[in-house]
Amino acid sequence: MTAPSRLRVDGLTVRFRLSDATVQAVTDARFEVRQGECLALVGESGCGKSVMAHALLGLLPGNAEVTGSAWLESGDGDAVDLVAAPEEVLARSVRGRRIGLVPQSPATHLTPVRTARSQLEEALRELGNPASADDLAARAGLSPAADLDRYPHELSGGMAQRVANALAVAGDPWLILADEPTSGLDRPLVDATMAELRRLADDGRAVLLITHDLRAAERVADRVAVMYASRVVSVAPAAAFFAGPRHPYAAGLLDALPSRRFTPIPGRPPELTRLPGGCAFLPRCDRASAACERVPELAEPPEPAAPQGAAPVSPADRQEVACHHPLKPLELDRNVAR
Ligand SMILES: Nc1ncnc2c1ncn2[C@@H]1O[C@H](COP(=O)(O)OP(=O)(O)OP(=O)(O)O)[C@@H](O)[C@H]1O
Ligand code: NI
Repeated sequence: MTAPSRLRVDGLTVRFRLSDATVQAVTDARFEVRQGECLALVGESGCGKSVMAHALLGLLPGNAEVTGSAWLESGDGDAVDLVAAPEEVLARSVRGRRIGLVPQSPATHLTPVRTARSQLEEALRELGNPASADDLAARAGLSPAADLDRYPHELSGGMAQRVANALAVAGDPWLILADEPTSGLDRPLVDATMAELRRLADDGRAVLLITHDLRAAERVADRVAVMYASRVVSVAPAAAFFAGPRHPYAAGLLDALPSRRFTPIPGRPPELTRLPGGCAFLPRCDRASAACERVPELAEPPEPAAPQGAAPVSPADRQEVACHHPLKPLELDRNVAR
C-alpha cells in the first residue's frame, strides 16, 4: 500500500514581477512527498529549487505572485494549503511546526551562548511538545548525558547537525524541509547529514531534500524530482533514476558526475526572464525535434514494446518525464537488484 501523502504540490507557479521583466521562477510544479519517504529535488543552480521551498513556507518577497496549490497533510485528514493560507497561520502553525526546517549550517544556526539542552527545552516548551529534551536527543542519536550539556562550540559538526535535527522535529512536523543542508560541508559531514535525513524518513517523517549534490541524493532519496528552468521535468524512483534516467536532461546531469562520464551538458540553461515557448531544454538536447516546440507535460511515457523475452518495466520503476523523446526504459533485473 502507498503511504499517505504529506505534501501534494499541484500547479505551483511563482512569478517575480520586476520593473522591466518577469522572472518565471517556478512553473506548474507537480509532485508529492509521502509519509516515510525522502524526495530529493535536484537541478542546476538557479532553476527555482529554493524559490519553491520559500513558496511552501510563505517566505517569498512582496513582488512574488504564487498560484496553484501545495497541500500539507497530516496523513489522517487534517490539511492546509500553503499557497492559500494566511501569513498568520503559516507563522503560527506551519514554519518550524508542521514543517520542520533542517538548517543550511547547523553550527551557525545554534545559539552559541546556550547549551544544546537549553535550546531543545526552549523549543519543546514553545511548541507545546510534552516530550523531554533527553528523548528528542536520544532519537537524534545523541547521548543525553554526554552531549546535551555542551555549548555549540563543544560539539563536533556531526553532533551540531544532530542537535539541529532534534530541533527540526521538536514540533512533531508533518514534513521536514532541508534546502542544501550539506553545502560547504566536508564529505564525512555530508554523509552524516544524509544518514540523519534517512533516519528521519525511516522514523515516519516525510522529507523534502533540496540539493545539487546528486551523490548525496543517491544515498538517501527514495524518489528524485529534477527541475530545469523552473519546471519539474522528471519524477522517478531513485533506483530506476540512477540506473537509467528517462529524461535527456537527467541523463546529462548524471553523465556530468565525476564518478560517471564527467562530461558536462553543453550550453547553459535559459534565463528565467526569457523562457522559450516550448521545451526549455531544446537548445541543449541531442534528441530534440520539431515536436519540442510544444511544452511537454509531465507524464509516464508510453512504453516502447519490450524486446522479446524482456520483462516489462515494473510499476515500482516507472518514471514520469516531461519530454517528447524520452530515453528507453532500462530493464532493471529485479533479482539482481535485491
Ligand atoms: N526576489 C526575487 N526577485 C526576482 N528574482 C528572484 C528573486 N528570488 C529569486 N529569484 C530568481 O529565481 C531564480 C531561481 O532561484 P533559486 O534560488 O530558486 O535557485 P536554486 O535552484 O535554489 O539555485 P541554487 O542551487 O543555486 O540554490 C533565480 O533566477 C533567481 O535569480
Ligand atoms: Ni537554492
